[in-house]
Amino acid sequence: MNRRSILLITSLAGLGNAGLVGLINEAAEKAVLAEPVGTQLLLVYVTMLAFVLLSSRASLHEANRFVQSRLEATRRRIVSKIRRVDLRTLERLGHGDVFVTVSQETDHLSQTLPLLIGAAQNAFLLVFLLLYVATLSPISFLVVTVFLAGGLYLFWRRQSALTGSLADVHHREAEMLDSLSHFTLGFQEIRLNADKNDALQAHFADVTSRLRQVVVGLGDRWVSLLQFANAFIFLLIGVVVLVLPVFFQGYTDTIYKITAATVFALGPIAAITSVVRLIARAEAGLAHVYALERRLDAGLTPEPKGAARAPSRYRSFRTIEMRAVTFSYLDGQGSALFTSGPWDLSLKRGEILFLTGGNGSGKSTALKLLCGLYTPDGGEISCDGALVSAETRRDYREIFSSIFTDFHLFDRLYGLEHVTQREVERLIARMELDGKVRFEDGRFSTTNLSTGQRKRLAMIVALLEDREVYLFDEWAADQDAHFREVFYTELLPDLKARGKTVVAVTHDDRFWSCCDRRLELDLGRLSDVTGEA
Ligand SMILES: Nc1ncnc2c1ncn2[C@@H]1O[C@H](COP(=O)(O)OP(=O)(O)OP(=O)(O)O)[C@@H](O)[C@H]1O
Repeated sequence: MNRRSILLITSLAGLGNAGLVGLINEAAEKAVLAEPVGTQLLLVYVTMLAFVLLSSRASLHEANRFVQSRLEATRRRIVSKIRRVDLRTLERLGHGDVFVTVSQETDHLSQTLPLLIGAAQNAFLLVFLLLYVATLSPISFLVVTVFLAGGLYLFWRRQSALTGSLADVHHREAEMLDSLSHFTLGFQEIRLNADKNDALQAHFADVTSRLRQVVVGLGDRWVSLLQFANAFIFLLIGVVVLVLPVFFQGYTDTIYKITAATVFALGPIAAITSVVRLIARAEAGLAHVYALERRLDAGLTPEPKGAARAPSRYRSFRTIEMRAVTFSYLDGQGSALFTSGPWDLSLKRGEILFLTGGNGSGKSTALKLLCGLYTPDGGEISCDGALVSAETRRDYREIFSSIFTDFHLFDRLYGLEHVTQREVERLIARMELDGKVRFEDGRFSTTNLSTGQRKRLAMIVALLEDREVYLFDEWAADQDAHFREVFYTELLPDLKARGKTVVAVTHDDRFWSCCDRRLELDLGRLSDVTGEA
């Protein structure tokens, strides 16, 4: 059901509700005049009641379905944008922002938005009650409408002032979660150091106390706002019942009907004012979602749509050339924190190339530029003479397999559903992980291994991917002496023999002879140091 149909059912539920009030008034009038109510009125009343129940139920059900499917679409849309976004954009966003928005904010919206439909039903009821009052007495309609509009305006203005406090609460909650994460992530450090433990606890107490203060402050302001709404409603009834009769002749005939309609409006008004707070929260949540999407959109890279994915056009490449490549990490103000390049690099199929250099010299950055995860700010990358453009970059990335220092082990072999049990078992044995890990139902039995063992598991996945170029960022750094030897003297030569190209970042000067060329990075500048010690 679409938005318009839901709005229609919601308004019909409100209309039916107002109709019930009219029927009650009619019955009351008959009672006052000592006339029999009659079965017809009773039947209409029961039918109307059934209509109200059914339409209100349908409107809430459909609104819930509508909201949940829109939120599901939003979650999927955000994730599909994350898949296509530029790595730098994602690094700048940070994981926290993405997680909070995709899980927490959408979850909150999924709980609040359906409640707002209840408020919409009440708003319609209010409008129809006003129209009903208009049929009884135009003057009281005018007074009640002006009064209500003025009250709602004042209420809205005061509640908008609370939005700032709401943002403050968000900020303090994030601060509290940050502080809390130190207790779990830094557990080992604080259990070994009582002073650190106590100081962290004191800091946490500080943070929670600030959070309590802003939440209490917000609560107090909210209470006065609700009191204002209550006082206002009774003021309105006072005007209808006590003031209007003094000024208008003939008004007394219908005063009890108008009073009844106004009293019936109490419930909807209270229901609407109580969800206003949720509206403010939902607005803030939606603003977060939209802000995240805007930032993701700014970093989206063009991707071919629709057609089934063909093997990369670069699979049988002979040479990759990087010419005058430059790249800078920028801070929030746009100033360069680190600049890589300009440098040139020519990489031939079947070559083993080592990248060396001091900490922070730009080795990992160079790998990310080489495989197209970062887009160069200047210069160009070409493959067998053909320029790698924005349109072909995704295809270009498909010839690389990487194990970066901050590699991630997925819970199953995504994209490798075709591999056989035997193939994986052979590699588990090759990586000397048999007895540690089993391959069952398309996944490894565990990833809770030592750092070096986890890297071997990542190597199994990389080898199964069977790509053309392998990028290893200090892969051997966490291996024992034996397996370090296996890496340099068996694994790398094997890859070379299979026509694969390897670019490995390494500090192992003992094995520098195991490459065809060694390039050294110094403050982002590249030089060929093959054969040098
Ligand atoms: N995501 C990032 N945002 C901003 N600056 C970064 C980022 N990643 C790296 N840098 C900066 O770029 C420089 C080069 O980093 P890079 O990780 O490429 O060096 P590296 O040679 O691989 O170092 P190491 O040997 O310590 O791993 C460093 O000065 C670092 O501060």
